[in-house]
Amino acid sequence: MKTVKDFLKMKKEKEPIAMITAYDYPSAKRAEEAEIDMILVGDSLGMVVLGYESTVKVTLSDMIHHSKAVRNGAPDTFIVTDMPFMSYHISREETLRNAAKIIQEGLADAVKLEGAGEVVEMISSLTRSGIAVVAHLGLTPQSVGVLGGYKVQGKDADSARKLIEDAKKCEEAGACALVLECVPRQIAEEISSVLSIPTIGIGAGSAADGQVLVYHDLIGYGVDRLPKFVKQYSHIDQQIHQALKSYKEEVKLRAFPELQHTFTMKEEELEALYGGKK
Ligand SMILES: Nc1nc(=O)c2c([nH]1)NC[C@@H]1CN(c3ccc(C(=O)N[C@@H](CCC(=O)O)C(=O)O)cc3)CN21
Ligand SMILES: CC(C)C(=O)C(=O)O
Ligand SMILES: [Mg+2]
Repeated sequence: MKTVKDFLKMKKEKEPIAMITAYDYPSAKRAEEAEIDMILVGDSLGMVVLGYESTVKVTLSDMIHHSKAVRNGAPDTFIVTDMPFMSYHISREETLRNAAKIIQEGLADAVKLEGAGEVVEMISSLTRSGIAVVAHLGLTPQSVGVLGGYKVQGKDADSARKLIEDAKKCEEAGACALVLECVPRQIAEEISSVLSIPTIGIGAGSAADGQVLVYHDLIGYGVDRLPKFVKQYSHIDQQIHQALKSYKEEVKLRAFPELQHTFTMKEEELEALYGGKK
């Protein structure tokens, strides 16, 4: 399994890191099979697989539940699991306890936390306790309430300067990587060049040290609205729709099941059963 050391080496050697989200056993299997470098069990699962309108309803037990399934599908891939809304803010103790559960029960290799400010101290506590931490700056969806929507962050000089300073603080606190979501590509490029740890971009341009996308977005599975930064590599929904329509039609026509899908009892057993009465 690739680990934090390998990701640092990849950055040094300018080999981009390919990361995708996965939320269950089959998606994790496909990701590992494709030799994806790193899997994110993102709290986006709240929106993508649970149907919530934001990530704030996602709980710690949701994250652990999905993380376990992903580990079963990807035993040899580095797994990062999101700490959910408000699970790393109340106190240092609670943050450590919650992260420990994600590692011990969810079987993740690292946790991811959104934001800087107070969160920087949590990154530091976790790292000093031996838990690998990925930081996440720019558009931080758990703060949608204060950001007022899913908008690009760091577009003006002041907010970009703050973003660059926050990125340095996350590295100093011990983060092993940094996700940059929805930031101008020039700022992602600057942050990637001033940090030693790898940056993983989503809507942050090609200069980041790696890229991450949501699994369902990239295969076109069950999502109706796509952010601008998504490239769809397939449209699986069309195939699913066709398959379900065909199944339904064939049931209505009694065209399914065919003999090959059924089990048949021997004639003599039927004879014994009914004794010629049928
Ligand atoms: N399916 C899915 N994909 C994601 O990438 C994703 C989620 N869900 N849920 C959690 C967060 C929320 N994310 C989002 C959601 C919407 C936009 C969006 O619509 N952005 C506008 C940009 C608006 C602007 O210009 O400021 C866009 O048009 O892309 C961006 C990120 C990223 N994450
Ligand atoms: C969009 C990525 C970075 C994420 O945090 C998630 O999938 O939850
Ligand atoms: Mg997330």
